[in-house]
Amino acid sequence: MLEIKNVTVKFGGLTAVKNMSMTIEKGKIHSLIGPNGAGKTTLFNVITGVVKPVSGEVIFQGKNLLKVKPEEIIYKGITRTFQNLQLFNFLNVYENIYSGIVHNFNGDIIQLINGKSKSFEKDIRDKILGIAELLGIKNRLSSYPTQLSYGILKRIEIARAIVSEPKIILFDEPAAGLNTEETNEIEDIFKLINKKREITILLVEHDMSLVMNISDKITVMSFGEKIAEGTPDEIANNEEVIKVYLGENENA
Ligand SMILES: Nc1ncnc2c1ncn2[C@@H]1O[C@H](COP(=O)(O)OP(=O)(O)OP(=O)(O)O)[C@@H](O)[C@H]1O
Repeated sequence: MLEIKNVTVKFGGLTAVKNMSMTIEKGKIHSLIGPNGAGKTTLFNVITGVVKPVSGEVIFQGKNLLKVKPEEIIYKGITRTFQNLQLFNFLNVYENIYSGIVHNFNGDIIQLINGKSKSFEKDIRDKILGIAELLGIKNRLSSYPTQLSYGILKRIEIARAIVSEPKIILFDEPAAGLNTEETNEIEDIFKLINKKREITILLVEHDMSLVMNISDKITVMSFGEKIAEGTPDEIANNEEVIKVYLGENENA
């Protein structure tokens, strides 16, 4: 579904990603892990067109994504979340989720503002209510972000990401800042959206128990390069991976 082929990214003299290749299969949950500075976020930025590689290709459903402008990536069925929450504090939860969907509107924007596109509005409302129900935030739709806990805000961000019905979502450290209970909830939500909405997931995450519980496949990066790839069991027993993570702990 999404193929990264021999991608190299340089920032001045620093090679942040080196000859990196990986394939994300349709319908799977694929995690990308590695120590700080390994190049994971840079690879996300390449997929979403924000960072241009010096060489390599990114192919999504047979098309070269590197030719697509970053603001048009969403039309291809790819959305992402960021390490820091990017919700609008002046919009309520319903409106925040809504903000993820307007991109898909093909009609006349003036018609939309005038409320003439009633069936479109109803479809959107039904969609938002369905997603809010799925993610357990239906009773929060009229609240504002500043009134809600961090765990709930994370769910709203996921709701906004899935409302445009993407084919794949890139999650950048979704469990960062969450407690164990909230992380477990996120785990359940990922399983739900992966199975019920058939959304493929690419996950960058430092929480190893989440990664091990949820992933069909794991790719490990270190210093910009892929050092291992396989199932959670294979990765947990891979000597090079263990070495990299032990080294990281020793340096911490
Ligand atoms: N815009 C940039 N300009 C210069 N260097 C950058 C830029 N973005 C990232 N880097 C460098 O590229 C390397 C890879 O960074 P990246 O953020 O992709 O790592 P990461 O694996 O996502 O790390 P983390 O887990 O800490 O988020 C690091 O050495 C980082 O300092």
